[in-house]
Amino acid sequence: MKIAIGNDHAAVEMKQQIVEYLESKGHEVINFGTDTNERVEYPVYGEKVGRAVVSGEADCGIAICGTGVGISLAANKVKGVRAVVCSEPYSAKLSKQHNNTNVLAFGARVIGIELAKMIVDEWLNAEFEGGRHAERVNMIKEIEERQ
Ligand SMILES: O=C(CO)[C@H](O)[C@H](O)[C@H](O)COP(=O)(O)O
Repeated sequence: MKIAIGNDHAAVEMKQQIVEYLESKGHEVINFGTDTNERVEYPVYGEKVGRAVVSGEADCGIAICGTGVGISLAANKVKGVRAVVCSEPYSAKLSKQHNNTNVLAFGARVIGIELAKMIVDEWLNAEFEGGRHAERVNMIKEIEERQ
């Protein structure tokens, strides 16, 4: 898969480890930064990841900040993004199966790298189940259309 990834200063090291992990599994990664410890603003990177996914440049996105909250909120402001912030694998898997999430976020100051890898695996390996869940996801899209 082609995966867009972005992060703020709180998540540089974790991002690098996740990029290596994804590439070791054969994925292509588009890295939107940041790649230094200089303080930056997480909305910039959440938006970059979101736009890459919605435009089709990437199949899906991963966004990491201190908590995963701010960067997921920013990504979710891009029309067509369904970003989830996860601290455990169960919600990550179900967010794909039921909610068809297209951006996964987590917090580098919340979870460790091994748990982050587990969350990434569960999310990437899960498939949207459609059916009644598609109707609900369509209702979310309709809310977006009414803005
Ligand atoms: O967690 C975050 C946003 O939800 C960010 O990563 C920031 O780390 C957080 O806002 C704290 O900011 P700081 O400039 O690192 O103190």
